[in-house]
Amino acid sequence: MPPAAIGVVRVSGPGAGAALTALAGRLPEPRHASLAALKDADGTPLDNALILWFPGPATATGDDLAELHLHGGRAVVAAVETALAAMPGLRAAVAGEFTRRAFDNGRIDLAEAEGLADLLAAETESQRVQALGMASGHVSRAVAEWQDRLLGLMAGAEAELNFADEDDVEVGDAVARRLISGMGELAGELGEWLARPAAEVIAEGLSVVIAGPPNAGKSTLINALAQRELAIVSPVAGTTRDVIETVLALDGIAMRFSDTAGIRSESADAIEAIGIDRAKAAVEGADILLWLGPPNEAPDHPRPILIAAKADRWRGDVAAEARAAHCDLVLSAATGEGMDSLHKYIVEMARTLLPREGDAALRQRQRAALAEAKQWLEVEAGSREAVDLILLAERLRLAATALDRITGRAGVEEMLDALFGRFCIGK
Ligand SMILES: Nc1nc2c(ncn2[C@@H]2O[C@H](COP(=O)(O)OP(=O)(O)OP(=O)(O)O)[C@@H](O)[C@H]2O)c(=O)[nH]1
Ligand SMILES: [K+]
Ligand SMILES: [Mg+2]
Repeated sequence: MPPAAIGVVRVSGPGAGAALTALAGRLPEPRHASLAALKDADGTPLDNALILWFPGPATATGDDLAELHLHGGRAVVAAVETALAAMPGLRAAVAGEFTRRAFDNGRIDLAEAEGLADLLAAETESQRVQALGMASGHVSRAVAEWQDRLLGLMAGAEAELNFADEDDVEVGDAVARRLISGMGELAGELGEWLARPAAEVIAEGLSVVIAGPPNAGKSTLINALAQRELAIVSPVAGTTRDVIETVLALDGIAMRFSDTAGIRSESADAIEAIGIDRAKAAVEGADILLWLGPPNEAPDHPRPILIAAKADRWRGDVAAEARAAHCDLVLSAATGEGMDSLHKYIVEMARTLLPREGDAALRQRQRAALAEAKQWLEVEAGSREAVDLILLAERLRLAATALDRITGRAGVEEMLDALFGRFCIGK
């Protein structure tokens, strides 16, 4: 968005060549940057710009594509846009239209487009790596390989159905058994992919909830983590009522940290009671729990980090030291003691929730399609279906259709609108 050092205007479609010629007076050599004095239809100079010409179909969108690298001032970009808009057949792109054209022209598939959308939205290193993997076709290649195997299995079933001697039941059984084992093997692989964490975890951030009794030092801790005065800190028990959230990246992993109301059984007033309910709900939904209370009072949670907080206060107190021995770590947000190990603890736990490096993660939509394919591939051995080649062939076809939805080559209009709406203009 102007003003910027340069403003890139892209023109895509059958009129792109004519538009570039009209502005620059010529079509430059394809794929070579050159300098041109751009003029509007009346010959008024617009800008001295770097121009590029990419003839289709081997372009990002699949169409003819012209790029104008303008000086990035608002008025320069506006004048060039006005000159372009005055040309017949040209109009401004809608959000995501370039990527949509690339999809429609078969330059990228749906999984790659989704990766691209995530890549543009990526704010942390792990989001970038994950999105780049999807944009460059990790998921698409896996799907293509599964489709190949399905096709092989289908061919086996079809051949048997077409050519087998009706009376030769024995051969039919052997073919069916081979099919079922091939289907089961594939279902197992799809299951492994489904067992991985979803891509949304990386995109939206893991939730880390700070909870504990009143005055445990929860708000002081979130302020120390965020390095700003996010939540009110006071010696009054029951200061925090709302859930206070902030997004922080730890070692490139996006996390949503929440400070919550101190949990106690008898609360002073109705508003605090609501706060406590919210705190309990936050704890329940947390990926990681930072518990700042007595370790034996920690709520039931799959991933708690038990913290003995305010260490500078109780150092040397025998009973407190004994309690702290049952915690995972000793911390003082006031002095900074233990903050580094807390950081390490959280990141280590977060990594167990994230895809391993190099593993592609799937978005919810893709997981649903994969789960459906898997379901079609699971046939109970010994069932009536297990010996019916026609039913097995139909299951293979349904599994393939479900996989098609991941790359978006089958009946996907709604999905497309939803996806391409996430892009901004000119992408
Ligand atoms: N000495 C010391 N004091 C601390 C530390 N952390 C918090 N405090 C003090 O403890 C009191 C309560 O801190 P808060 O951060 O408000 O505690 P809280 O758990 O958010 O309290 P509620 O929101 O009321 O549940 C304040 O007076 C803080 O200054 C610490 O590490 N060392
Ligand atoms: K307090
Ligand atoms: Mg608080």
